Amino acid sequence: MIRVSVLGAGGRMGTEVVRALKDAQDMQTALLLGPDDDPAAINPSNTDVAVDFTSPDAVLGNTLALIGQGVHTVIGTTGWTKERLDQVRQALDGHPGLSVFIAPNFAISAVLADRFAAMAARYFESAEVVELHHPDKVDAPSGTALGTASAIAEARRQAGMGPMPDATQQPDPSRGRVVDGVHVHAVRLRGLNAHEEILMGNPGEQLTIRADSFERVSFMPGVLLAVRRAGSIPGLTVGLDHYLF
Ligand SMILES: NC(=O)C1=CN([C@@H]2O[C@H](COP(=O)(O)OP(=O)(O)OC[C@H]3O[C@@H](n4cnc5c(N)ncnc54)[C@H](O)[C@@H]3O)[C@@H](O)[C@H]2O)C=CC1
Ligand SMILES: O=C(O)C1=N[C@H](C(=O)O)C[C@H](O)C1
Repeated sequence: MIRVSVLGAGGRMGTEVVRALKDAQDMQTALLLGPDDDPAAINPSNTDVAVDFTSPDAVLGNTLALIGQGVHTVIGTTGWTKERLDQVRQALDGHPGLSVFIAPNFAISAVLADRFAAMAARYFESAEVVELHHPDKVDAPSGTALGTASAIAEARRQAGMGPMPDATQQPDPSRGRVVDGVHVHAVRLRGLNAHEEILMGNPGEQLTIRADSFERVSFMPGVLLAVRRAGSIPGLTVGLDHYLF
């Protein structure tokens, strides 16, 4: 049995993870932590893998604490930057064999949409990303959209493509956040869960790639896969694609 502790266990995703763990034959829940609990309560004597679905403010501190405790960690929480990821890598240097796995999105639809976008990017002059979420989400744009934009930008760079056409004369918030040259727009709307649309255009044609997570259960197969694979790739790994393709 894999003993799994959950940080953010009382939240929207945490609640769903706890439910999924109960249904998984090869896993058992260990500690369930909320915002007032000390992540250092989690250690190898009670936990094989810790899962974090907390908040962008809390996740780095939790991760460093869990590395210090020598516990493999699976993270769905957003709010990662290059600098924060570097801090995690540095902390892991002192813990050979330990793994930290971060996925901006655990849903297969979103992971595939990302991959398709990267494949298609070199064939289109223009690309923009629109992410649409429930209005209780605290961060914008979504971690998924930031990753998608970077993947598109990287594919365009590799193909030797220049900037996208855009005659807008003054920078304006209505054009969204520019991530690595790719415009990212965020919609917050009651009734939505987690959705992303990638728009690509050429003269006379358009490709739209869309992923919809209607319910949080869509993330659970990915979370359980990452828990089962914890420790299989030592160090820091970002993206469920590492386990899928
Ligand atoms: N990677 C993925 O597939 C997905 C990622 N997310 C991300 O997961 C994160 C959580 O999302 P939700 O569950 O919707 O948020 P939420 O606000 O419903 O839940 C977060 C929970 O964490 C708790 N918390 C805050 N700080 C804590 C700390 N230091 N220690 C322990 N618990 C703490 C809060 O009290 C709350 O119960 C967000 O960053 C969101 O973007 C959400 C859905 C899917
Ligand atoms: O907060 C959410 O709900 C989600 N957050 C993640 C993100 O920011 O990309 C993943 C998914 O979009 C749901």
